[in-house]
Amino acid sequence: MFEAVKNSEKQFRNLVNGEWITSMNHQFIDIFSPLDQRLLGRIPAMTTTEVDGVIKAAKEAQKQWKLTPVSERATILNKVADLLLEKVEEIAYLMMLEIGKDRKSASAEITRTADFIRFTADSGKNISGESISGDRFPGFKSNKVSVVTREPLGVVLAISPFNYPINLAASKIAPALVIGNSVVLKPATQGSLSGLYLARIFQMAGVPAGVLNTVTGKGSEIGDYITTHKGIDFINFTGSTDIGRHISKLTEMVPLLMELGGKDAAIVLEDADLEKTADQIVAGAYAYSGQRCTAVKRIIVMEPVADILVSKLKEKISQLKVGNPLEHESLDVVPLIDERAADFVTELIEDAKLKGANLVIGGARKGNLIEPTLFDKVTVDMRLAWEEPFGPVVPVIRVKSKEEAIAIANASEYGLQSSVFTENINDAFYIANQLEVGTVQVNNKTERGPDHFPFLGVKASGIGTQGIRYSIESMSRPKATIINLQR
Ligand SMILES: NC(=O)C1=CN([C@@H]2O[C@H](COP(=O)(O)OP(=O)(O)OC[C@H]3O[C@@H](n4cnc5c(N)ncnc54)[C@H](OP(=O)(O)O)[C@@H]3O)[C@@H](O)[C@H]2O)C=CC1
Ligand SMILES: O=C(O)[C@H](O)COP(=O)(O)O
Repeated sequence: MFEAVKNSEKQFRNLVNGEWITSMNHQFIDIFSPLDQRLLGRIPAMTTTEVDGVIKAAKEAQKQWKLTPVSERATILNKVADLLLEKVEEIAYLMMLEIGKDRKSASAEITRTADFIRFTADSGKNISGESISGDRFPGFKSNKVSVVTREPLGVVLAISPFNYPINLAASKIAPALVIGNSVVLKPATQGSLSGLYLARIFQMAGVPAGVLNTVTGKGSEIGDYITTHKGIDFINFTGSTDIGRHISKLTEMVPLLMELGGKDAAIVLEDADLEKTADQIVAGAYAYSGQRCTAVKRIIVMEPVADILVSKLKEKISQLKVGNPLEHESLDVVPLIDERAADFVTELIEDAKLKGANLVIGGARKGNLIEPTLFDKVTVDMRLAWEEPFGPVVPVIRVKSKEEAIAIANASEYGLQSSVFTENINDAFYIANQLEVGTVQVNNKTERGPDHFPFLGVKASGIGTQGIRYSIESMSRPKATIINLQR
């Protein structure tokens, strides 16, 4: 099935107008495994001329695709879900090699994606317009009726990050397609191989030529060209805040849906069930080494219960499974995506040590593998209090009141999610109502799913809302046709 995607020299190809094409100018980028540095493949560094061809194909194909009945589009998506499940082991193995995710988590990502796609197919069939009578507004009568339908936007540019190369690509592609857009997928360079396999699955399921296309190449080289291309009608981006800001400064009059960085806080009150809270925090903070936008990235705890919480956290962190996914099927903490990422986490650890934080556990590094690390008594002058490590290191910040917890939580530039742990629903709502975030989790770790819930970040964490129905609505617009009856 995947033979079309690459040749025997491990040269991968891009899906353009239904064909798998190699690099025109023979420029390739080598993709190495973060686990053992083996060469996994070589992806085309596409030229601007090639990008023009891709967008032209997408524009042309969309004209017919939007006329294809929704039920047919949904049938194709359901087939994508079937094929994903058929190929789960092969794709999970590739993901493990390419982004270092343990196989159990990679398989779970694929299964979740299949569920996401099926739900999207159903939701697409149930998106409906409305008819509005004019007489609701003063001065108008019921002979004026607005028939409102939902129209696709055209060509959607989907830019995905490395950490969920299947799910965060498919969760852009499927909602875009079901409502009648065509898509150009630009996967993260480290993650492209998985992204290209995914595109092959959409093609095998029957997505017509040109309706889904791929562009590979370094974002720093072709990113500006593609995001400012006149043929792009919508950009759906997930990645770091820096790149998101850069894109939003460059683009003009193109709607954006952006899911960016985060510094999700777990706020722990005196009356919280500390055993359960510690379980949730540890699972939320360290899974996939904290390389998740929704990872718990700081713990803000009331002073009187801080000692007990920290000792429970320490005990649970010491039980995490740490290692190389090549050797273990299921792990919590794995090597980070590359050396630069590990260097950045090390800098934050060193800064916290230098400024006097208490190292509770961890701190050691072997190559890109950083032990799960917890610092207590982190203060607001430390980088770890504010910066997103995208790695397995978490600060505990002790506070004296709910107001102080809220102030510190809101002082972050980010606003993705927060958790509040308490047995008192009034306190939970008191705090939740004041937190400047997209979602507040009460007595649960921060997390994206279930995927039909709205998922959004405020402040530097994003623009717009994802979540199955929300994504479909974001990538479509109302179209009003007004009937003016004579009587
Ligand atoms: N809020 C959310 O839902 C999520 C947010 N994230 C955030 O993503 C970050 C980690 O992911 P990571 O992949 O490292 O993020 P990056 O921002 O480095 O990259 C994201 C994507 O943007 C591309 N890109 C880079 N430069 C440009 C450019 N100038 N124009 C257009 N595209 C460009 C990258 O391509 P290339 O790889 O070729 O550079 C990649 O496809 C973290 O900050 C994390 O919080 C991650 C997941 C979910
Ligand atoms: O990329 C991410 O970090 C995801 O959006 C988080 O998803 P999760 O909360 O399901 O891990």
